Amino acid sequence: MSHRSWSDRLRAAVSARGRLCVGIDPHPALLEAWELPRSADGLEVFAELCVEAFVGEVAIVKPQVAFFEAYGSAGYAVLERTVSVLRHAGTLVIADAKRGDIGTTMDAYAQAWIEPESPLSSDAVTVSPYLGFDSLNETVERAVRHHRGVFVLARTSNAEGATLQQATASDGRSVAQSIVDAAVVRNRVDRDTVGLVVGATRDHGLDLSDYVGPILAPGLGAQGATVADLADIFRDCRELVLPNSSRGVLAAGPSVTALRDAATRLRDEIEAGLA
Ligand SMILES: O=C(O)c1cc(=O)[nH]c(=O)n1[C@@H]1O[C@H](COP(=O)(O)O)[C@@H](O)[C@H]1O
Repeated sequence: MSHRSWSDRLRAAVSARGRLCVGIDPHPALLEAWELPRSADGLEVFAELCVEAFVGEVAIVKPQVAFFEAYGSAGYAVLERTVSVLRHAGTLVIADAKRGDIGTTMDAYAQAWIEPESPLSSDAVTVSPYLGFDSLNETVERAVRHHRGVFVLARTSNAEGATLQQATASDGRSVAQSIVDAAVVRNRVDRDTVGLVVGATRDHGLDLSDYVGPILAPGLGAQGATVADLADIFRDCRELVLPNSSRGVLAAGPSVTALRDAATRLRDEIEAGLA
């Protein structure tokens, strides 16, 4: 499975099952709504229902690590099983861990999330470039070696991101644009290894014309973005935009059928809207 390049696996999965990336975000309020206990046991059932609903229907699933980490080692054990079951079933997994640190420490995070022997080994991981894009070098190299992907935050979906990400760097570009440009250079060597995270909630103001690679676009549903917004915001680069929705789909649970229907309806709406 993982001997094929990340680029080939991603592109094949998207052409077979569409661009939608569904999040597994077991918020306490969702556990309650699904009548599950706020415990690792509750998490386990939540994740199992999601797996049953999404496998075979969507190309990519993105577990939000924070909601598992909240339950300590028992939560991590559930996450390990969830990632492993999804990947064995042929669903690509982006671990939403948003790690960021100095290069050597980052490399330890990369070992956890993308080293094949790691219990948390995923197809891709989200990372923060705000300790400097080059702090991610070892992580990107590790991803290349193991045919995995790295999604780098550029312009996030939340309103608070603007002050930092739209600040003007010394060369006149915005900070977010400098992240995009660094990804452009990196992907000239290994297409698709460095993905970007660009929120679907507002016009990003980025020049993406030279960028070749996947763009994870969270913000659909609960954060207010619509498929029409996606089509507009990403009008010049729709091919590998991977729209993410978590609560917008999860609100349909706990019925597996209702979850699956919500995911497939959104998947089809996205494919029609971005055609
Ligand atoms: O990296 C992400 O996935 C991410 C980046 C971003 O800019 N905004 C954003 O909401 N996310 C994540 O995407 C998910 C969005 O969840 P919903 O708002 O429930 O659809 C959460 O897990 C967020 O942590």
